[in-house]
Amino acid sequence: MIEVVCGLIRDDAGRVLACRRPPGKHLGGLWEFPGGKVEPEEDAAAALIRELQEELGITVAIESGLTPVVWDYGRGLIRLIPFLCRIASGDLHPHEHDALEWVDAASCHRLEWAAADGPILAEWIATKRVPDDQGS
Ligand SMILES: Nc1nc2c([nH]c(=O)n2[C@H]2C[C@H](O)[C@@H](COP(=O)(O)OP(=O)(O)OP(=O)(O)O)O2)c(=O)[nH]1
Repeated sequence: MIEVVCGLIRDDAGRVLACRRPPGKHLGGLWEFPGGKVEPEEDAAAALIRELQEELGITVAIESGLTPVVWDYGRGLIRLIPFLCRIASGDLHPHEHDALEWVDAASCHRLEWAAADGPILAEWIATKRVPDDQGS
């Protein structure tokens, strides 16, 4: 099982950052949450902080985890481990993606995502639907 972390980077408008994998790469042209493979002996949260620094030039603050997704693209099982996070410092400079887009719960469906991201998007959208003014 290959462990992969990914970050749902949130902004103040309730959007998350979608990143497009470049052509020629496995799943090229599809959208994903930035991240990558966890190194041996590495903690998942530390892996996410390292990957987002490498891929986007930002430091993130991790807020919480969502439910991991186990998937098989025919190259062996991966476990995709998602985290909600925010940019703590740095400006976005994509080093490994050919497009970036901030999407909300409605507009994210216009993009074609890597298949394993489907359940993560669904969970993120379901979480956002929980009213934060319950009882008031
Ligand atoms: N980072 C990231 N990877 C994802 C997502 N969804 C998804 O299916 N993946 C898959 C794509 C790859 O098969 C695997 C790891 O991605 P990666 O970005 O670290 O690795 P890579 O492209 O260098 O992979 P590879 O070509 O060396 O196999 O996880 C996602 O939202 N973010």
